[in-house]
Amino acid sequence: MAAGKKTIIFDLDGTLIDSLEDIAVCMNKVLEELNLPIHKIDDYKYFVGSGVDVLVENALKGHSLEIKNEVLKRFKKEYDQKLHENTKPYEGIYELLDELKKLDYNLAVLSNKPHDFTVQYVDYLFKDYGFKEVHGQKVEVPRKPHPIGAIAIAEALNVPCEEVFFVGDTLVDMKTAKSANMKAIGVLWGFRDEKELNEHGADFIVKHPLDILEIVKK
Ligand SMILES: O=C(O)COP(=O)(O)O
Repeated sequence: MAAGKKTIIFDLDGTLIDSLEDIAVCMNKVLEELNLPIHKIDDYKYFVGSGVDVLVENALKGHSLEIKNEVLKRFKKEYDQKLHENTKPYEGIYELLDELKKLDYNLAVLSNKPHDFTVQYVDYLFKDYGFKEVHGQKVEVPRKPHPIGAIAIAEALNVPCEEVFFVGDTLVDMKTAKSANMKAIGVLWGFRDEKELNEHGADFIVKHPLDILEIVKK
């Protein structure tokens, strides 16, 4: 495939938006309602990243399928109401997106957050940036780190995978980027550390959103 327009796929939670507190508060509320042990907000940094089912598994550590399903149902309802309470883009994200918009790059989101919530967040916080492809977790599509979602975005935008930058904050994102044959940019303002990102294939590590510009403009 011929070289296409510069393209950047972003992860959502921990990369574009700081959603940890809303996720933790909602899950802890559900756990409390059911008389189950709650967790510290920081613990959720390790519970999030592989989708809502895994979040529930991590928050419960055991328990019957019936309880898991009940927690999942209540969490989704609670989170739907609190979606925008404390969640906001990380410092520097709007400045980065302003620059990328001026450069007319293709922008996309690929998240393991349920698809509806992902679309709602992008519409609410980033509607002016013209994200061309926005995908959350859909039941019929294998979630990250499976590369299918990332590859489908490259195909939809008519860009060779090896030219696409994939930006994320966890091993799940680095693995996704590498198995889709994309360039992996690991960010340090999200939920995990540099060691994890390096160990799972980060080609670049950035400390501030604007550092991404230097990498993608080359
Ligand atoms: O909600 C999750 O588990 C992960 O979401 P993310 O892929 O946007 O980090």
